[in-house]
Amino acid sequence: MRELTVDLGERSYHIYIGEGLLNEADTYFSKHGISNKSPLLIITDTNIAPLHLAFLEERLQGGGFKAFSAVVPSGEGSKSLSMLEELIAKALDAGLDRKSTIVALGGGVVGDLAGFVAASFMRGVKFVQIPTTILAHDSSVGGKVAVNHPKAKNIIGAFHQPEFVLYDLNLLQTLPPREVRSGLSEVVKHGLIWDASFVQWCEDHADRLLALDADSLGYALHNGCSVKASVVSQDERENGLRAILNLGHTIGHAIEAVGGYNGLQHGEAIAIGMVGSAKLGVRYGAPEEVYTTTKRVLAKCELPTALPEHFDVDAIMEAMMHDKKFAEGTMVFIVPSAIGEVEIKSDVPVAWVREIVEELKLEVEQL
Ligand SMILES: NC(=O)c1ccc[n+]([C@@H]2O[C@H](COP(=O)([O-])OP(=O)(O)OC[C@H]3O[C@@H](n4cnc5c(N)ncnc54)[C@H](O)[C@@H]3O)[C@@H](O)[C@H]2O)c1
Ligand SMILES: O=C(O)C(=O)C[C@@H](O)[C@H](O)[C@H](O)COP(=O)(O)O
Ligand SMILES: [Zn+2]
Repeated sequence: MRELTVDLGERSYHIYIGEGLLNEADTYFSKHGISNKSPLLIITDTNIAPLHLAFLEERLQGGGFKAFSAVVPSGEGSKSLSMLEELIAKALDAGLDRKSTIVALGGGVVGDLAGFVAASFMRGVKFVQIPTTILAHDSSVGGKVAVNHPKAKNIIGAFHQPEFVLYDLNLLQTLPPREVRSGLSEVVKHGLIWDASFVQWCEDHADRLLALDADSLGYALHNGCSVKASVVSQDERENGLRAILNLGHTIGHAIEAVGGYNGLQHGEAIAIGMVGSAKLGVRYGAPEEVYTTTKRVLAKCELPTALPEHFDVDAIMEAMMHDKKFAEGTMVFIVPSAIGEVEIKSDVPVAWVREIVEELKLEVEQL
């Protein structure tokens, strides 16, 4: 079992990563002071529920917790205000009170949605993250919780840290191959922003990661979570440094919004966005290797590296103007200067960004 701490003073918490941790879910809940007097609500989705929900319910109920559950349709569409309202109704029906806990059993969609329920129900109740995707090594740590608006990703949200993160690697074994690939995108991102040797490791171990080899996964998720925890510990509310976690997201989020949140998966859109950021880096003077390595490693993880033909450049540019980093009339981008190093650049010329989005449509998928 691997353990990490997100160091945030009184909001500090642990991340536990290992095989079979769900077997002891009740012990972790007790250890972390989750109430067994007030009901708790597990939120999950329609794909995960038949695979893993009953086991978690049994463990918690067996340990004396009053566990209720709510199952939302799988997919990004569930990160909506209307779903938030439905879940608040479920929480009220189940009798949750201010000492209750919301539990996210799922990937980033469930985590972001359940986290926002926890942040807003009765102005904030406790929250536990039980990630079930590779991508959720990113979403379960750091406390960003949100739902989408049709015009912009994650635009209605809060910062609400979990009590702890319980990452049972066995749950990942049921992931469909596309979700394995999508999750690797944010793993590679953590290397690209922080640690060149980890990017090399990802390239060398891509085959094993794609095959869900438990040792490789444990190492990758521990490393990714550790980068995330370091950054979040230094800048919880994104006043500066934390923006680097957004590498590839300005373009990526725009791709997701323009696709109506049912086209590319988050990790896929971010992979294309990171190729765009690497191109921008080269324009700012980074070595060509920044672009070639970024593209090659993502391709090794079988991720898309070109923008599909049907995407409209004008629509993507329009969606980008709603990015949270766009403020006071300035376009801010996370730009790589070397592999493992990025800079936060303000006043990025909009014309350059447009040219890069156009180029992304012309990219050849594999190097
Ligand atoms: N809060 C943050 O810091 C943060 C960070 C990164 C991403 N995100 C958000 O995370 C979301 C993407 O997360 P995701 O990629 O995990 O998507 P997801 O939650 O939609 O999960 C992907 C798919 O896999 C299925 N699934 C999940 N776990 C499974 C399992 N163990 N077995 C079988 N199927 C399983 C889901 O039902 C879904 O169909 C986006 O909304 C993104 O904005 C948030
Ligand atoms: O935790 C962060 O900070 C991130 O930027 C992580 C991203 O991978 C994630 O997709 C996040 O939800 C994006 O945040 P946003 O503030 O740009 O919506
Ligand atoms: Zn992301």
